[in-house]
Amino acid sequence: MVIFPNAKINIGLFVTEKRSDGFHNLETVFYPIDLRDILEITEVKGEQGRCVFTSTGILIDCPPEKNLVSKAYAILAAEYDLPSVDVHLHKIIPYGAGLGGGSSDAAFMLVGLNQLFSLGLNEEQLMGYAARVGSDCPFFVLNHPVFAFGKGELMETIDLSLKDYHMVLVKPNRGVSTPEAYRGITPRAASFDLRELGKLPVEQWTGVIVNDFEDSVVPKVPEIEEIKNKLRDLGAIYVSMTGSGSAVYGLFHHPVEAEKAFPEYFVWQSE
Ligand SMILES: C[C@](O)(CO)[C@H](O)COP(=O)(O)OP(=O)(O)OC[C@H]1O[C@@H](n2ccc(N)nc2=O)[C@H](O)[C@@H]1O
Ligand SMILES: Nc1ncnc2c1ncn2[C@@H]1O[C@H](COP(=O)(O)OP(=O)(O)OP(=O)(O)O)[C@@H](O)[C@H]1O
Repeated sequence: MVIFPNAKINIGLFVTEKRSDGFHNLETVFYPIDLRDILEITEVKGEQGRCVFTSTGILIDCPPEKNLVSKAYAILAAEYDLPSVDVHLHKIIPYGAGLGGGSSDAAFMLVGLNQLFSLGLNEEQLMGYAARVGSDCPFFVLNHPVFAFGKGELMETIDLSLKDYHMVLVKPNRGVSTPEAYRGITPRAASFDLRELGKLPVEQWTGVIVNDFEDSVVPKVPEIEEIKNKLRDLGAIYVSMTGSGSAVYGLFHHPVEAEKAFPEYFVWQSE
């Protein structure tokens, strides 16, 4: 089975409260984008409960058994008699980027195993297992635009489409670790109800739809501000960092020559 886990961007991100469990409550919109990894799951016949993980592409800085894909397998294998699998991930989505790539790999692994081995799990059950992998993970089971709150695991579907816009994503060479980014945050109340995002024209998002991580992350990765300025110079009508960074996206009315503008960085553009 070959599947293609996609990335997400956050549109607006308010970190509203530090919780007693050490996590933070947030309000954000998750929007899926068509930047994808490649994940191949192969059943090893006659064996049970073992997942051998290999990867190519972007080098992942953790051992195979710590990979979120292995974690997803282990969570299901603890409750179901799963045949052993060989899993190969071709990593294309940058990490330390705020793009949720690892969470997506894990969510697709859960969904893939459910299908491959006919486990009969419904969406709600899959999201429950995904929440044990990480806060961003349940979103990728749904994978359509949502308003997310709580740790990011509670979601309401929203009506929002960016198909009329061209998106450019740029990731500086330096990444940002999620726990480190949360350590720099001073929680505050949300200044806009992101459930209503679809009703606000993109042309009016600047200054209203903000990412609370930018204040603390940009001073550590000044390239982010340079990229934002350059995207604006290229004609972007809205620019923002996604998640806890360090990737930045811009929305345009027309395609632009982004690879030429950012030869030193990872660049992806929508079709
Ligand atoms: C920044 C976002 O990408 C926004 O969508 C997410 O909040 C991050 O979600 P994630 O990468 O799935 O994060 P997890 O793997 O669940 O948590 C990593 C670490 O980030 C911090 N963390 C994460 C989510 C959250 N709501 N509050 C937190 O404080 C915690 O220190 C946690 O130990
Ligand atoms: N399949 C995977 N893909 C990417 N990173 C993984 C994977 N599995 C485990 N990891 C670990 O997770 C770390 C990335 O987590 P981090 O939350 O900082 O990145 P992110 O992709 O930007 O996520 P988010 O959008 O949730 O902030 C990597 O440094 C790596 O050690």
